[in-house]
Amino acid sequence: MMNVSKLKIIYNNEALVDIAFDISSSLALIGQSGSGKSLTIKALLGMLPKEMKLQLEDNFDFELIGGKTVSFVPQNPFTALSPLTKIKKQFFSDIKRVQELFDEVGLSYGLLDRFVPELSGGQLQRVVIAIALESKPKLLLLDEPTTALDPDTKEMIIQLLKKLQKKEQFKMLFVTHDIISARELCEGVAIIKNGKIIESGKMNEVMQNPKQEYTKILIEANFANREFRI
Ligand SMILES: Nc1ncnc2c1ncn2[C@@H]1O[C@H](COP(=O)(O)OP(=O)(O)OP(=O)(O)O)[C@@H](O)[C@H]1O
Repeated sequence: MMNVSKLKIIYNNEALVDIAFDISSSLALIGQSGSGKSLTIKALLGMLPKEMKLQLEDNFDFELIGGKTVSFVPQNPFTALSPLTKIKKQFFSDIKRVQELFDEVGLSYGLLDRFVPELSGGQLQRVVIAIALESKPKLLLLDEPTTALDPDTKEMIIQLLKKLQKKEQFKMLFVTHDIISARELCEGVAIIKNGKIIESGKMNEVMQNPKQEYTKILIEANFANREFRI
Protein backbone atom coordinates (compact mmCIF):
# COMPACT_ATOMS: atom_id res chain seq x y z
CA MET A 1 0.00 0.00 0.00
CA MET A 2 1.31 3.41 -0.89
CA ASN A 3 -0.04 6.06 1.39
CA VAL A 4 -0.02 9.83 1.18
CA SER A 5 -1.21 11.04 4.55
CA LYS A 6 -0.94 14.67 3.57
CA LEU A 7 -0.62 16.55 0.32
CA LYS A 8 -1.26 20.22 0.82
CA ILE A 9 -0.54 22.87 -1.78
CA ILE A 10 -0.50 26.42 -0.50
CA TYR A 11 -0.62 29.54 -2.64
CA ASN A 12 -1.09 33.06 -1.27
CA ASN A 13 -1.76 31.63 2.20
CA GLU A 14 -4.62 29.59 0.84
CA ALA A 15 -4.75 25.80 0.39
CA LEU A 16 -5.51 25.04 -3.27
CA VAL A 17 -5.30 21.32 -2.55
CA ASP A 18 -5.48 19.55 0.82
CA ILE A 19 -5.89 15.80 0.46
CA ALA A 20 -4.79 12.36 1.69
CA PHE A 21 -5.08 9.04 -0.14
CA ASP A 22 -3.96 5.41 -0.34
CA ILE A 23 -3.03 3.52 -3.49
CA SER A 24 -3.30 -0.22 -3.05
CA SER A 25 -3.05 -0.94 -6.76
CA SER A 26 -4.79 1.75 -8.80
CA LEU A 27 -6.57 4.87 -7.66
CA ALA A 28 -8.71 7.20 -9.74
CA LEU A 29 -8.79 10.81 -8.59
CA ILE A 30 -11.95 12.15 -10.16
CA GLY A 31 -13.04 15.76 -10.27
CA GLN A 32 -14.25 18.54 -12.47
CA SER A 33 -12.11 21.20 -14.06
CA GLY A 34 -10.31 23.29 -11.46
CA SER A 35 -10.73 20.75 -8.65
CA GLY A 36 -6.96 20.32 -8.21
CA LYS A 37 -6.14 17.19 -10.23
CA SER A 38 -3.27 18.59 -12.29
CA LEU A 39 -1.76 20.36 -9.29
CA THR A 40 -1.78 17.05 -7.40
CA ILE A 41 0.13 15.35 -10.22
CA LYS A 42 2.55 18.27 -10.51
CA ALA A 43 3.14 18.10 -6.76
CA LEU A 44 3.97 14.39 -6.95
CA LEU A 45 6.35 15.06 -9.84
CA GLY A 46 8.01 17.95 -8.02
CA MET A 47 6.89 20.36 -10.71
CA LEU A 48 4.72 22.86 -8.88
CA PRO A 49 5.14 26.52 -9.81
CA LYS A 50 7.75 27.88 -7.42
CA GLU A 51 5.39 30.37 -5.83
CA MET A 52 3.38 27.44 -4.44
CA LYS A 53 4.36 25.64 -1.25
CA LEU A 54 3.98 21.90 -0.79
CA GLN A 55 3.50 19.97 2.43
CA LEU A 56 3.84 16.27 1.72
CA GLU A 57 3.78 13.30 4.07
CA ASP A 58 4.02 9.85 2.57
CA ASN A 59 5.19 6.36 3.32
CA PHE A 60 6.43 5.46 -0.15
CA ASP A 61 9.36 3.08 -0.05
CA PHE A 62 11.15 5.17 -2.64
CA GLU A 63 11.98 8.81 -3.12
CA LEU A 64 8.80 10.19 -4.60
CA ILE A 65 9.82 13.58 -5.86
CA GLY A 66 12.79 13.60 -8.16
CA GLY A 67 13.07 9.83 -7.96
CA LYS A 68 13.29 7.72 -11.11
CA THR A 69 10.58 5.37 -9.85
CA VAL A 70 7.70 7.63 -10.81
CA SER A 71 6.63 8.03 -14.42
CA PHE A 72 4.08 10.22 -16.07
CA VAL A 73 1.66 9.80 -18.95
CA PRO A 74 0.28 13.17 -20.04
CA GLN A 75 -3.03 14.07 -21.56
CA ASN A 76 -1.95 14.85 -25.07
CA PRO A 77 0.52 12.51 -26.80
CA PHE A 78 0.77 14.88 -29.80
CA THR A 79 2.51 17.53 -27.71
CA ALA A 80 4.34 15.19 -25.33
CA LEU A 81 7.01 14.18 -27.83
CA SER A 82 9.54 16.12 -29.80
CA PRO A 83 8.18 16.52 -33.36
CA LEU A 84 11.58 16.72 -35.07
CA THR A 85 13.06 13.62 -33.47
CA LYS A 86 12.59 10.09 -34.78
CA ILE A 87 10.53 7.88 -32.46
CA LYS A 88 13.49 5.66 -31.55
CA LYS A 89 15.52 8.70 -30.48
CA GLN A 90 12.86 9.71 -27.95
CA PHE A 91 14.07 6.86 -25.72
CA PHE A 92 17.29 6.83 -23.72
CA SER A 93 17.78 3.05 -24.01
CA ASP A 94 19.49 1.08 -26.77
CA ILE A 95 17.45 -0.27 -29.65
CA LYS A 96 17.08 -3.75 -28.13
CA ARG A 97 15.39 -2.38 -25.03
CA VAL A 98 13.24 -0.04 -27.14
CA GLN A 99 12.08 -3.02 -29.22
CA GLU A 100 11.24 -4.86 -26.01
CA LEU A 101 9.15 -1.88 -24.89
CA PHE A 102 7.49 -1.76 -28.32
CA ASP A 103 6.53 -5.43 -27.91
CA GLU A 104 5.02 -4.64 -24.53
CA VAL A 105 2.80 -1.87 -25.86
CA GLY A 106 1.98 -3.68 -29.10
CA LEU A 107 3.67 -1.43 -31.64
CA SER A 108 5.52 -2.62 -34.73
CA TYR A 109 9.21 -1.81 -35.14
CA GLY A 110 8.53 -0.10 -38.47
CA LEU A 111 7.33 2.94 -36.52
CA LEU A 112 10.71 3.45 -34.85
CA ASP A 113 12.14 5.36 -37.79
CA ARG A 114 9.16 7.62 -38.25
CA PHE A 115 8.53 11.10 -36.90
CA VAL A 116 5.73 12.08 -34.49
CA PRO A 117 3.37 13.60 -37.11
CA GLU A 118 3.51 10.28 -39.00
CA LEU A 119 1.80 8.34 -36.19
CA SER A 120 -1.85 8.22 -35.08
CA GLY A 121 -2.98 9.45 -31.65
CA GLY A 122 -3.33 5.89 -30.37
CA GLN A 123 0.12 4.91 -31.64
CA LEU A 124 1.64 8.02 -30.08
CA GLN A 125 -0.01 7.34 -26.74
CA ARG A 126 1.49 3.82 -26.85
CA VAL A 127 4.90 5.37 -27.51
CA VAL A 128 4.40 7.71 -24.56
CA ILE A 129 3.44 4.76 -22.35
CA ALA A 130 6.51 2.83 -23.55
CA ILE A 131 8.68 5.83 -22.60
CA ALA A 132 6.97 5.97 -19.20
CA LEU A 133 7.76 2.28 -18.64
CA GLU A 134 11.37 2.65 -19.74
CA SER A 135 12.61 3.37 -16.22
CA LYS A 136 10.57 0.51 -14.68
CA PRO A 137 8.44 2.80 -12.50
CA LYS A 138 6.83 1.77 -9.25
CA LEU A 139 4.18 4.43 -9.67
CA LEU A 140 2.59 5.64 -12.88
CA LEU A 141 0.86 9.02 -12.83
CA LEU A 142 -1.73 9.37 -15.57
CA ASP A 143 -3.24 12.76 -16.35
CA GLU A 144 -6.35 12.19 -18.48
CA PRO A 145 -4.34 9.94 -20.83
CA THR A 146 -7.30 9.15 -23.06
CA THR A 147 -8.98 12.54 -23.38
CA ALA A 148 -7.37 13.39 -26.72
CA LEU A 149 -8.31 10.00 -28.22
CA ASP A 150 -11.43 8.71 -30.00
CA PRO A 151 -13.64 6.24 -28.06
CA ASP A 152 -12.22 3.01 -29.61
CA THR A 153 -8.62 4.09 -29.14
CA LYS A 154 -9.46 5.19 -25.62
CA GLU A 155 -10.76 1.70 -24.83
CA MET A 156 -7.63 0.13 -26.35
CA ILE A 157 -5.32 2.26 -24.20
CA ILE A 158 -7.28 1.44 -21.03
CA GLN A 159 -7.05 -2.29 -21.78
CA LEU A 160 -3.33 -1.93 -22.53
CA LEU A 161 -2.69 -0.16 -19.21
CA LYS A 162 -4.55 -2.92 -17.37
CA LYS A 163 -2.46 -5.60 -19.06
CA LEU A 164 0.80 -3.74 -18.44
CA GLN A 165 -0.02 -3.22 -14.79
CA LYS A 166 -0.59 -6.95 -14.31
CA LYS A 167 2.75 -7.69 -15.90
CA GLU A 168 4.89 -4.90 -14.49
CA GLN A 169 3.15 -4.48 -11.12
CA PHE A 170 3.40 -0.70 -10.95
CA LYS A 171 0.78 1.26 -9.05
CA MET A 172 -1.34 3.85 -10.81
CA LEU A 173 -2.80 7.22 -9.93
CA PHE A 174 -5.25 8.06 -12.68
CA VAL A 175 -6.44 11.63 -12.66
CA THR A 176 -9.54 12.26 -14.74
CA HIS A 177 -13.04 13.62 -15.08
CA ASP A 178 -13.98 10.53 -17.11
CA ILE A 179 -15.70 8.14 -14.72
CA ILE A 180 -16.25 5.50 -17.39
CA SER A 181 -12.53 5.03 -18.10
CA ALA A 182 -11.69 5.32 -14.40
CA ARG A 183 -14.17 2.60 -13.56
CA GLU A 184 -12.62 0.22 -16.06
CA LEU A 185 -9.08 0.86 -14.95
CA CYS A 186 -9.06 1.50 -11.23
CA GLU A 187 -9.90 -0.43 -8.15
CA GLY A 188 -10.09 2.56 -5.83
CA VAL A 189 -11.60 6.01 -6.28
CA ALA A 190 -11.39 9.40 -4.60
CA ILE A 191 -13.67 12.26 -5.59
CA ILE A 192 -11.99 15.67 -5.42
CA LYS A 193 -13.88 18.95 -5.22
CA ASN A 194 -12.31 22.36 -4.65
CA GLY A 195 -9.05 20.73 -3.60
CA LYS A 196 -10.61 18.37 -1.03
CA ILE A 197 -11.53 14.71 -1.20
CA ILE A 198 -15.22 14.51 -0.44
CA GLU A 199 -15.74 10.77 -0.92
CA SER A 200 -13.48 7.75 -1.43
CA GLY A 201 -13.49 3.97 -1.35
CA LYS A 202 -13.57 0.92 -3.59
CA MET A 203 -14.62 1.85 -7.12
CA ASN A 204 -17.59 -0.51 -7.35
CA GLU A 205 -18.92 0.45 -3.96
CA VAL A 206 -18.73 4.19 -4.59
CA MET A 207 -20.21 3.84 -8.09
CA GLN A 208 -23.09 1.68 -6.91
CA ASN A 209 -23.78 3.54 -3.73
CA PRO A 210 -22.43 7.10 -3.82
CA LYS A 211 -22.91 8.87 -0.52
CA GLN A 212 -22.43 12.47 -1.62
CA GLU A 213 -24.83 14.38 -3.81
CA TYR A 214 -21.85 15.75 -5.76
CA THR A 215 -20.65 12.22 -6.57
CA LYS A 216 -24.12 11.25 -7.77
CA ILE A 217 -24.25 14.27 -10.05
CA LEU A 218 -20.78 13.50 -11.47
CA ILE A 219 -21.78 9.91 -12.21
CA GLU A 220 -25.03 10.91 -13.86
CA ALA A 221 -23.36 13.60 -15.95
CA ASN A 222 -20.71 11.15 -17.19
CA PHE A 223 -23.19 8.55 -18.32
CA ALA A 224 -25.37 11.19 -19.94
CA ASN A 225 -22.32 12.43 -21.87
CA ARG A 226 -21.51 8.97 -23.06
CA GLU A 227 -24.99 8.42 -24.48
CA PHE A 228 -24.75 11.78 -26.14
CA ARG A 229 -21.44 10.84 -27.80
CA ILE A 230 -22.78 7.55 -29.19
N1 LIG B 1 -0.11 28.46 -11.64
C1 LIG B 1 -1.20 28.69 -10.89
N2 LIG B 1 -1.32 29.84 -10.18
C2 LIG B 1 -2.42 30.07 -9.42
N3 LIG B 1 -3.45 29.22 -9.30
C3 LIG B 1 -3.40 28.08 -9.99
C4 LIG B 1 -2.29 27.73 -10.83
N4 LIG B 1 -2.51 26.52 -11.38
C5 LIG B 1 -3.72 26.13 -10.92
N5 LIG B 1 -4.26 27.05 -10.08
C6 LIG B 1 -5.56 26.95 -9.39
O1 LIG B 1 -5.60 25.76 -8.60
C7 LIG B 1 -6.88 25.13 -8.71
C8 LIG B 1 -6.71 23.70 -9.20
O2 LIG B 1 -6.21 23.68 -10.55
P1 LIG B 1 -5.85 22.36 -11.36
O3 LIG B 1 -5.16 22.77 -12.60
O4 LIG B 1 -5.17 21.40 -10.48
O5 LIG B 1 -7.30 21.79 -11.72
P2 LIG B 1 -7.72 20.48 -12.53
O6 LIG B 1 -8.61 19.72 -11.64
O7 LIG B 1 -6.51 19.79 -13.02
O8 LIG B 1 -8.52 21.09 -13.75
P3 LIG B 1 -8.46 20.67 -15.32
O9 LIG B 1 -9.22 19.38 -15.41
O10 LIG B 1 -9.19 21.83 -15.97
O11 LIG B 1 -7.03 20.58 -15.70
C9 LIG B 1 -7.73 25.99 -9.63
O12 LIG B 1 -8.53 26.81 -8.84
C10 LIG B 1 -6.71 26.81 -10.39
O13 LIG B 1 -7.23 28.05 -10.75
